Amino acid sequence: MVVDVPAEEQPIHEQRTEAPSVGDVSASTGIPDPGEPLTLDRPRNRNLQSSKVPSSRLGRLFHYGGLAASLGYGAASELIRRTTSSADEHASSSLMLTEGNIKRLVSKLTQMRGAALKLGQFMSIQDSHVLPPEIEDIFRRVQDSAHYMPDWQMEAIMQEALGPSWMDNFESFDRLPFAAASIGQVHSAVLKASVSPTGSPARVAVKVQFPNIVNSINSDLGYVKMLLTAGKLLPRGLFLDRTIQVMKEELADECDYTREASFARRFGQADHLGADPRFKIPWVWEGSTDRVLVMEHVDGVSVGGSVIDRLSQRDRNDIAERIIDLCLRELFVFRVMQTDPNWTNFLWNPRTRKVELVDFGATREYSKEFIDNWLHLLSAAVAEDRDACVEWSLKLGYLTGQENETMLDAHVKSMVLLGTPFKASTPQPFKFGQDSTWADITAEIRAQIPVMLQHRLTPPPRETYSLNRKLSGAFLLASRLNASVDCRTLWQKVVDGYRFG
Ligand SMILES: Nc1ncnc2c1ncn2[C@@H]1O[C@H](COP(=O)(O)OP(=O)(O)OP(=O)(O)O)[C@@H](O)[C@H]1O
Repeated sequence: MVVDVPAEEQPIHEQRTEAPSVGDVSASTGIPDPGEPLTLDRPRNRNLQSSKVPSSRLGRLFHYGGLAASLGYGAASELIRRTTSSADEHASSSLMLTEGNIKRLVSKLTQMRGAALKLGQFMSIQDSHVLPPEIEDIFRRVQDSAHYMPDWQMEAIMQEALGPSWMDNFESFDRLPFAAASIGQVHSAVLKASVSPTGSPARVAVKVQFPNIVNSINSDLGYVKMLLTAGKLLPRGLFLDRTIQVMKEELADECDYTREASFARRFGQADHLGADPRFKIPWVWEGSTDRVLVMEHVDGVSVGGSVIDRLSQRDRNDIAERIIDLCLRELFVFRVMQTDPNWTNFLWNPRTRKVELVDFGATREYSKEFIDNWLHLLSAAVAEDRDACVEWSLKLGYLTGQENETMLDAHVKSMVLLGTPFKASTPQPFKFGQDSTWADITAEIRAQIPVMLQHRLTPPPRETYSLNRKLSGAFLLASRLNASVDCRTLWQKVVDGYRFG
């Protein structure tokens, strides 16, 4: 059975000709128009399409069931093709991973959104280059395409969240979203002066959550896991069960926009980033709900986008330094971290020269005890002290004490490599980007991963999933910016100011 594409599915560009280009912020930022709308330049939004999000349990089951059947059909056709073609007889790749099946999987995961799309994001950042290239390709393609709800579905959610006269709060509301993400879509609107926190009409970004996402997390992740394990697509040492469990918890948190609003407010306070002239945190409208989040609209462009390449080296160094510094302060000063390092969550505003931060849904708090231990471990890595690295890894639960020497070597080596930018002996400013020391280090860390996947006896501690994702994401961003950053000074500053216990 091949799954039908819903009748209401429609490429966004057909509608976009009518709609104002809300994504084009070149006028307000003064950045030259690179020839395409800036917002859509963000990687994940290249293929926005409108399609109904299946919200009933039966509807979702039908979609996944149809997908499994069509993948099976694809695998059977591939088997027939291979057995009739001698050249392919000894091909080692899984039968499930034919181009046709990959396309089916991408299209279905994109349409189901929610957990499925999040899994794609999570795995592609979390375990980059751990997964077989075909799987990485699937997740990359899922990330690069996104769907949005048809107008009637968005209207129903707005009515439920803000009441039937929800439009009374807005002077204008662009019914076509300018961004579609894993669990919601974002509209541009203007709040009326009477309800605006500024006392005058205010441009806002309105994030509207897809229907029934919260209830579908468990079953969706179960289906996705079934599809991945049925094809024996993933390495065993990935501890997929733990990964999925952590994702479930993270996703459940992210579906609560009230939680996101409270973290955004916290980051906006003076003792966090409110008084820091390098950053801008959008305010949150008090009428926001757990499913509809209304925030001040910020005008910057994604620091990973093509526009950034036109910035001076000095600006790129400066932006990367802010992001790495923020990462260290979130960990060792605030003990609260926004853990989604997606480029689209860091926006550079050349007019105000601030880094604008959006998406506090993936914010986590860490206990003092965990951060104490983690700082001990990272300090041991920076000092290249093997015994201390093992000791603190045991305390944190990274190791069980039963590991063989091969695993211990690979684990310590990867930690020491991660600490290289902060080492006293590393020449500063530290160069990220292509053909840099960092590129060599990344290659060396990657080389340790298959060893660890083979010999790892226990899944990494829960906290480290989000923490490592953010740290490696920050370094990746610095590489994307081709930046040089004095990481040692940043490190020294937080370590000197840290009080253990
Ligand atoms: N306040 C804002 N001003 C301008 N653009 C915004 C704002 N908030 C969000 N956006 C845009 O909408 C996109 C999606 O928002 P956000 O990342 O908060 O959603 P999400 O559902 O948490 O996405 P994901 O989990 O996939 O990162 C952002 O990457 C950004 O492009």
